[in-house]
Amino acid sequence: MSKLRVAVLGAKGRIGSEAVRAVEAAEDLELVAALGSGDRLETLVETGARVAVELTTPASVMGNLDFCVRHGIHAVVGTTGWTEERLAHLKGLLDQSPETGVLIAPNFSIGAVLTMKFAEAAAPYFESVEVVELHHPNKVDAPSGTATRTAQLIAAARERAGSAPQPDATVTALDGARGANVDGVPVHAVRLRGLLAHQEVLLGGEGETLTIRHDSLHHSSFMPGILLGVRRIVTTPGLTFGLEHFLDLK
Ligand SMILES: NC(=O)C1=CN([C@@H]2O[C@H](COP(=O)(O)OP(=O)(O)OC[C@H]3O[C@@H](n4cnc5c(N)ncnc54)[C@H](O)[C@@H]3O)[C@@H](O)[C@H]2O)C=CC1
Ligand SMILES: O=C(O)C1=N[C@H](C(=O)O)C[C@H](O)C1
Repeated sequence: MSKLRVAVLGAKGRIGSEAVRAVEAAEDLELVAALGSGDRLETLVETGARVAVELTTPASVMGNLDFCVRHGIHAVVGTTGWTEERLAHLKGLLDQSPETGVLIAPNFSIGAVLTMKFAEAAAPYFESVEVVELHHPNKVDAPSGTATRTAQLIAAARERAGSAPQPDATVTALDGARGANVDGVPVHAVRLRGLLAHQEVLLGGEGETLTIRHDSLHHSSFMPGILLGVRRIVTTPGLTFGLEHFLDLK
């Protein structure tokens, strides 16, 4: 059987270089292009790439996806920076190319996906919930895409359950001291040398707390999710947001 032809965008980056190795090591995949900043996107067409793994920067991702979708190249996207406006623009592009699929995964690691699921399930049962994400200091954005998504899922679960607003009597705080407000959920970002990608969801009720913590200790934690996305996106047209849609989670 012929191998699935895959390109990596952001191939010299922290996660992109790991993805290059993972695609090269997969027997059913063939790495046909490994592009860095300034490289020609036409290479994707010339090399017959069917899937592009997009691991660049929030500033580059939209242009790259625009090219991929217009050329019918499926994409598996880990890059952060997603807003409602960007998603709407991407959906508009996909409407013009109905056989093309794009997976955007805020996090490719199974533990992070489960953290989001568990936090969503637990959130209505506690009065208070806050998210703390902790990353290496070279990360360009804050809060992380994972933390933003986690907070959105928590907020939606609480709204569905009719939860009351969170208790918070703090009236005097230095700007930023209570974190960013994502749909009513405080999100705090730590940048610390020695860390990679970590997240805690802190939940509090009367007389008890629950902490859900996930640690990515190496970029290899993201590779099974990326490879799963690559294999599945070729038969999943349209926009898929979140790796959980490709996992059999109950
Ligand atoms: N969804 C997930 O599971 C994960 C997502 N990420 C996200 O992936 C992105 C990249 O993260 P890192 O690898 O840590 O950053 P990085 O800065 O190490 O790598 C980004 C690379 O993309 C290159 N680049 C920039 N514009 C480009 C373009 N137009 N075409 C090709 N290459 C281009 C840069 O030169 C750089 O080598 C970030 O948004 C990060 O948050 C990172 C880890 C896991
Ligand atoms: O920049 C990173 O490193 C990571 N980015 C993603 C995010 O912003 O959620 C995923 C993971 O946290 C690693």
